[in-house]
Amino acid sequence: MKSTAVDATHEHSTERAEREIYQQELAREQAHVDRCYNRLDELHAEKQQQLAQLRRGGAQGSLQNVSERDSFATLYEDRIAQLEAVDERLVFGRLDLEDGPITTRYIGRLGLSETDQTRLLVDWRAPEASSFYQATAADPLGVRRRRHLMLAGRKVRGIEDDVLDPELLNEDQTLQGQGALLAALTAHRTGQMGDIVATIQSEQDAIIRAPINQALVVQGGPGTGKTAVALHRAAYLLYTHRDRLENSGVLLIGPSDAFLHYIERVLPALGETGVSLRSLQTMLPGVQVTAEEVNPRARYLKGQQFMADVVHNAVSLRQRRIAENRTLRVGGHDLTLKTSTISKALETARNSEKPHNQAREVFVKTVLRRLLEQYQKVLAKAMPGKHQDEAIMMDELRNSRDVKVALNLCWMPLDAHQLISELFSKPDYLADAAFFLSEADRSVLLRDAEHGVTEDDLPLLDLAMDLLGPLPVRGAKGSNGQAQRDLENAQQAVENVRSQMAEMGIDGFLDADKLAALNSEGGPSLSDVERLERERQWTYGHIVIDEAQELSPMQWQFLAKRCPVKSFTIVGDIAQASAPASARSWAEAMAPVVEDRYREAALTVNYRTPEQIMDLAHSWAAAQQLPYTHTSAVRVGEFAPERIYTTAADLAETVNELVQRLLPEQGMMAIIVPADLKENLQGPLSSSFAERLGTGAGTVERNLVVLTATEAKGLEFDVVALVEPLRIAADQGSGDLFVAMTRATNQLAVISTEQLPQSLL
Ligand SMILES: Nc1ncnc2c1ncn2[C@@H]1O[C@H](COP(=O)(O)OP(=O)(O)OP(=O)(O)O)[C@@H](O)[C@H]1O
Repeated sequence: MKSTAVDATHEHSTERAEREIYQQELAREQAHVDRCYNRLDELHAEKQQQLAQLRRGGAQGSLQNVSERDSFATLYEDRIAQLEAVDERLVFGRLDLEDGPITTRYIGRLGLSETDQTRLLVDWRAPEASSFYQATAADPLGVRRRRHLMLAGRKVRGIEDDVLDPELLNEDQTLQGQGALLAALTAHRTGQMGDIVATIQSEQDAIIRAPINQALVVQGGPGTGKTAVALHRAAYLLYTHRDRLENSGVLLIGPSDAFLHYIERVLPALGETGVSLRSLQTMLPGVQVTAEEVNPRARYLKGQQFMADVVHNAVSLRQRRIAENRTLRVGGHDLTLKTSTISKALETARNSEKPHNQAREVFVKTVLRRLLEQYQKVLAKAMPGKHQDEAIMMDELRNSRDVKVALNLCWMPLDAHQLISELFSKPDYLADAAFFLSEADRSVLLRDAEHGVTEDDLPLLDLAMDLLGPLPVRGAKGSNGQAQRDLENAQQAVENVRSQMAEMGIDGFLDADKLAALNSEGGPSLSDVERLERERQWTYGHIVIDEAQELSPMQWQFLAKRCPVKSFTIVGDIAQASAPASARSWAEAMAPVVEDRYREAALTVNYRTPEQIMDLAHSWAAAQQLPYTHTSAVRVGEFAPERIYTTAADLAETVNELVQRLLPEQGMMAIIVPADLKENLQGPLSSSFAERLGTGAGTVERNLVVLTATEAKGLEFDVVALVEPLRIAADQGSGDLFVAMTRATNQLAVISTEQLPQSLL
């Protein structure tokens, strides 16, 4: 008895001592964190003051005009927003290093120094921070202790240590906790992705910091952090290669606008605003996707590389020979337009290698020159000795109706929309351009002339725009000169802004969107057509592509053109590919982009889905013989997956009851359904959970959503209810059901009116 009492007392005093040490450490860390926030506040105030001064029209360097001042104001505002965005969890790590001049280093969202240059905080992307993510007990890289600081607001709420030097284990100040990673993984989901900067794992870090000069393919199964890694890599590249990327920018391509909305807060929270987030749908300036390609075979065909030949043929077919000589009436005389003249002019124009609309000028000039020679001879014969004015004769030729008609019949100026619309609405034209396709395939491609533009049309339209070139503008001579001068002025304005940025203490970043805005608003105005064309021709310094397994060869070509230096980060899971024209291997996908010059890296650990749910998903995938990527779950969850049987008549009621029971107070729940059940289930749910129900992936701010499996791709939820899984698999494919199962971070329930197969039990 006595000894137990002594033990208990001892335990109490040890606990008390530990608590005290913990409190002391918290206070020490708080002091450093306070210094960092004070410095952040100072910088914020400084920028606001500079902005106010600028707005008052203060003398700032040699700002030339109002529009340049506005451009600077925007950059200051961006910098202020950037400083505000990093406020949350500004500091998250500390490294204690082996003896050296600096033994402690704090890691945070951005680098901060006191005015006397004392370093307060190291940017997580700086080389000095890399050991925070890479050091292990086996290879400590000079790190004795890695400390995670957990902040709530500006207060340090938790500390946790990874000790890499065994000597430190005996020191009192070493603190073990729940695990920063586990805490991050089990946190409630908000409907928008958060950053993982405090807990990046070493296989992820190696990808994030990989060299820029390559096409890097990151293959990983569900929940392995592909999206997170892609975003952090974009931020890392901008930080490390700012000089190189500043002139061109970084583009991130996501599968849909809903997905972009889901990830849009991550980069600002990492202090980066210089990345354009786009879906392919919005990549062609001035072109809106207004229709969907419903036929999977049409989607497949439009994605194949041979469609490039079809578009080339469609253009060539609009450069026509004539079958026989034609008589043309000019100035009251008959001239003969010979078949050979047209054939030779076609050849000369094509050899100019200019786009169709520009090569047309070569064609027209060549034909007119020939006709002029003939006209001179005819006039000399008809009116011997009379002076012939070449300029007047040329005008007569140009203005002759017969000549105009003949030239246009052979080589008409063309617009890309018109070309693509005619290609798919005129059976004979399509038959000629796509002669190598079967009649059945061609009939799948045919549609009304009024049909809207689909996403699968975009690469074809883009290619048509390249092959055709801009349409000539009326009175082009004068306006072209002006446009060129405008362009030069606009470029000069951008250069002025750029060169003064450093001088004025703005480390902002000009990306494609901002440059376009500067050109159209700040700089002298370009015409709309020219501006859109410049935007279309924009090339990026680096492109990050998420869910890349879905892209077709034509889409790859479209993107490859936008990064001539071939610097790509490509993330996806080739086994999840479900689009009709997507590739079956990375080698196949990469062929039109870089042939075999790409590097493949793998992510293997699932950070999202608990083990019990992954086991079920794997069991389904194996039974369906899906080519899935096996991942090991990093944690075991609290709940086993549930199965609930019901009848068609009771389905809505059963779903309602489940939501009643599982809808988390905080966090997100998704009901994933076959497309045709969506409306049926939404009705009853909205009467019971009106305030909390969102529809479609665009409304993931609400904490209950009803989605199809396709809409749920790339997203994640605390609780997922899969309604009629066998119908989802039948309608959308077994692969999509597998992906839908892996969306849950905590709980999964399956509701079915049919007996479930063994693989789902
Ligand atoms: N190192 C990490 N620390 C904390 N959370 C992480 C880490 N890595 C990944 N996660 C979390 O795991 C979840 C899955 O990550 P992400 O969405 O990037 O995976 P994914 O591979 O793109 O998934 P999928 O292909 O299934 O959509 C996210 O909530 C992400 O924040």
